[in-house]
Amino acid sequence: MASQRIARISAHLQPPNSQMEESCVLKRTDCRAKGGAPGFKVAILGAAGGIGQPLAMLMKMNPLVSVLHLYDVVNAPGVTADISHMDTGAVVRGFLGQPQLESALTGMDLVVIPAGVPRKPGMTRDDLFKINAGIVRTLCEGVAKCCPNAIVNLISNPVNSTVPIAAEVFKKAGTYDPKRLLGVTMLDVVRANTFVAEVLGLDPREVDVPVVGGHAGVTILPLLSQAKPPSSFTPEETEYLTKRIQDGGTEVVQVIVFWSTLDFNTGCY
Ligand SMILES: NC(=O)C1=CN([C@@H]2O[C@H](COP(=O)(O)OP(=O)(O)OC[C@H]3O[C@@H](n4cnc5c(N)ncnc54)[C@H](O)[C@@H]3O)[C@@H](O)[C@H]2O)C=CC1
Ligand SMILES: O=C([O-])CC(=O)C(=O)O
Repeated sequence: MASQRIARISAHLQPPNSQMEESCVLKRTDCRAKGGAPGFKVAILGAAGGIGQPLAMLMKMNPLVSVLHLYDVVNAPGVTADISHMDTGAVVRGFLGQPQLESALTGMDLVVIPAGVPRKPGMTRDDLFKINAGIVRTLCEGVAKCCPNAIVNLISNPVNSTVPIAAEVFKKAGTYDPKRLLGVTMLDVVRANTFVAEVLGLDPREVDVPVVGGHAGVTILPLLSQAKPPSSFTPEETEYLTKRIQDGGTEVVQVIVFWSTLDFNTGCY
């Protein structure tokens, strides 16, 4: 018992990467908090980025999550150490680089993927396809192999293309289930609620605007006629709202050069 306690204390005195799975001196099985509690096991791939970090924080705050795996090709140790200090239940483990991808994914119930490059001013989401398609394909091959029943949430852009890429990977592996593969477009709903609330002079929390379709330009279809509370809009308001909702991402990208991270909102939703 005493030696286990000393081992636990000495584990806290290790260098900052002590939360990393490979380098942890204390075996997970010796820890009291070993993730045995019921709850969802969640992996974030691209956890050190502008979306990944706030998302990791929110997952660590979520009482439904018992295990949180943070994977990235850079900076995973620092983010993992930081998030793991939060005094909430989920056990946090970090994974750095391709050789640790399979460990990051094994046993996961939910895999959220914000890995890849974001766009810069002047770029469309499609301009990211060449780089992000390959990243998403490799990560989804890992999912098919290590946690084929996991729900997969794709954030990496262009979502309209990365979701079909993931579907093809899963079909090839024989693990495809359309109910378990989702592109994250919640930001379009958030923007629709905010902008409609502004026009109507309401609190955004009272507004609910369904948005269907994809996650780029004209493929984003806000259903203003179905908004709650039921509301009517002039043709000018409809045109303004539709365009602002469809161009919301571009609005952020054009000014984000002054800030180091992109769309904190996506991490939050
Ligand atoms: N669906 C949506 O609503 C939104 C989607 N996005 C998209 O999310 C993606 C990420 O955006 P940010 O976090 O702002 O970018 P970022 O550059 O801040 O972070 C991306 C992270 O992915 C990591 N990464 C790169 N290659 C990887 C690989 N092979 N495996 C694992 N991790 C890898 C990077 O090291 C970095 O930490 C972009 O494609 C962006 O367009 C961004 C905002 C909203
Ligand atoms: O527009 C971008 O590049 C990021 C994104 O998907 C959004 O903010 O909706």
